[in-house]
Amino acid sequence: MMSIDTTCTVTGQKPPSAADLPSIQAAATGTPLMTAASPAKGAGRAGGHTHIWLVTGPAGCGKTSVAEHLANALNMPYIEGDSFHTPANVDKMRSGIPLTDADRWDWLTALREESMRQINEGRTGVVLTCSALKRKYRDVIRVAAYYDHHLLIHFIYLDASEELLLQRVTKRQGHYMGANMVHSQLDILERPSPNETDVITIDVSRSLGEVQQDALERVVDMMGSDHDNQ
Ligand SMILES: Nc1ncnc2c1ncn2[C@@H]1O[C@H](COP(=O)(O)OP(=O)(O)OP(=O)(O)O)[C@@H](O)[C@H]1O
Ligand SMILES: O=C(O)[C@H](O)[C@@H](O)[C@H](O)[C@H](O)CO
Repeated sequence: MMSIDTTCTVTGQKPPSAADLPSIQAAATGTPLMTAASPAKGAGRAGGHTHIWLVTGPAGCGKTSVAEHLANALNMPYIEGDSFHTPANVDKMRSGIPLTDADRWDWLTALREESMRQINEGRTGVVLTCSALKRKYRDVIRVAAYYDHHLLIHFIYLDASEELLLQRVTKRQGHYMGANMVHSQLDILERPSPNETDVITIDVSRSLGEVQQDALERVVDMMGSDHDNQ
């Protein structure tokens, strides 16, 4: 198991700047976002903002699969939330005991701090996975914008039925989170409410390729409109 300070950078390359958006957009949709005749308005960072893209949802919804794809396509560092759980938390989950609020507070704060640390090092954005099952957990991450007014936080909620989650977790090999934990995740899940306007909901009942493509298009669209609004 990885330690609390382990951060997974998928590409190890530089994050994208505003100037990179056209090629990401082209890759995602086949439609260029900007042309040579409409150059980037913000220097370096898209729209002058930095971004945390938080991929959320219960165990087995596809957070890792989607986040890795986004991080690769956007050339952003990928922070795997599961790697930041303490050994005690992992032991609990492996034994089939759901985590409590108290087990999660320090973990959520560590994820927020690691995201901010990487952004403070000059990253345009990071892609983070975190179940973020309750509104108050999402609010812990939202506090990052209080510290940094240029930072935008976006949640990508991967929506799946219990049946689908069970299927996917059962099929998966060698993971501490067993199918016996799925119900407890849904028991406490607070699906994002309409007033959480920083959430994109994605139906993950489709193939992984379709889900990844949809997520990437939505992210690129949002970065594009943020850029255009500057
Ligand atoms: N859209 C999809 N279609 C089919 N299989 C999928 C899809 N998305 C993910 N999977 C598969 O489902 C399993 C769970 O996916 P993944 O590990 O990405 O979920 P997760 O949300 O990160 O899980 P956890 O929170 O438990 O770590 C994996 O075996 C993955 O390959
Ligand atoms: O909040 C939680 O209960 C945990 O984050 C879990 O969701 C697991 O870490 C994750 O699903 C790994 O399988």
